Amino acid sequence: QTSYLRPTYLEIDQQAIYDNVHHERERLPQSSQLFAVVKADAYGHGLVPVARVCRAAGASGFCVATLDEALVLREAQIVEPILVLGVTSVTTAAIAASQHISLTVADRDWLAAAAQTLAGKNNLPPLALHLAADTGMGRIGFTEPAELQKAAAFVLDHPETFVFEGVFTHFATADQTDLTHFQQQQAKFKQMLAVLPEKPRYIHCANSATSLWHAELAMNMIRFGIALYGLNPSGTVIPAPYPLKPALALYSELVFVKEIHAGDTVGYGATYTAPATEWLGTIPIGYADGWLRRMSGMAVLIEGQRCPIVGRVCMDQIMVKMPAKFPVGSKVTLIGRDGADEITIQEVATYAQTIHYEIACGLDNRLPRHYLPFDPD
Ligand SMILES: Cc1ncc(COP(=O)(O)O)c(CNc2conc2O)c1O
Repeated sequence: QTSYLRPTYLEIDQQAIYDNVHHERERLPQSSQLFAVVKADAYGHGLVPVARVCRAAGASGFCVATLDEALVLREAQIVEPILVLGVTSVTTAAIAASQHISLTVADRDWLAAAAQTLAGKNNLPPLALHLAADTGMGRIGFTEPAELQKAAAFVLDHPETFVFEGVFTHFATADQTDLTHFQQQQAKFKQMLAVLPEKPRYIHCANSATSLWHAELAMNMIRFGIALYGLNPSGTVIPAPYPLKPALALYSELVFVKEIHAGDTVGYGATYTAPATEWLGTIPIGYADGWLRRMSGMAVLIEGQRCPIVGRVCMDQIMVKMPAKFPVGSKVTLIGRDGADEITIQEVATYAQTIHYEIACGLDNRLPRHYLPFDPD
């Protein structure tokens, strides 16, 4: 929603998203498609608007985590292929089939149950399936070539019920400099592909890190997530091979300003005691918005100056120490640039001892999202 009732809001730079996708699209061989990974409300950036920009920039399909997310895209008239990356309940297989949503198969039992559920429903289009190969992520999927082979044979034996649309694996360490585990997974995937009775349309293994630093593994499709939001998959470990444009900023404004004196305390638990006379500002954002309690002590920017959060982060408000009496209504930058300084989501993640994926996905829907326009060149 883009309500303007609240002075605290996310600003999504759609041009940045467009440019990130368009650049990777141009970099990919024509034989490889780019599916935008838009799960978790497009990593907090807004599912439907982001899907539309990615499509305009050359994405030919989408990856989501749940059938619900896929259905939201279909309801928004997104007709392109959608793959649900996680395991979906067999009881919803008919809904997926009816909406031409592709599902992931992680084991044989699911397949047998799905075939049973769909049997006799002749009015349904066949359900498109991607077989998951667990080559070392240790999350979901077939671990042995023979298992994968049998699953593929079963799918191919039921052409009225299933389409063998894809096979994929997911790397656990593509964003690291040590390639040992990555190469083991790559070899295992190759071994598993070799036993397939036939090759499906989509063979895919690349997340953003793989696309950026192992471009030779683009195969038929890449699952492009974090980099489309302009964020480096490795955080700060490996430089990106080309500029990524961060798309997300987070702003608010001062709603209350006061002078406090030596000995005055601030916030729950009275954990901050002013050592001297100071200017204090209160900002309407809190942990219910995803601005975590761990962020106490981290700075926000006001008039280009770093103002540290003092006292505990509340549910809906934070208090910051200011170098001067900035007036009520002053713009506050929590993620983004203000004057000569910038607070990146990476800096926030590092301070909060997590990764930028989690910060972005944790930005609550209570925060209105304002979308800057984009110009499809
Ligand atoms: C199977 C799969 N493919 C592609 C991606 C996209 O990865 P990227 O955003 O690094 O490009 C993810 C992201 N999954 C997760 C990212 O962080 N935690 C996850 O479970 C994924 O789970």
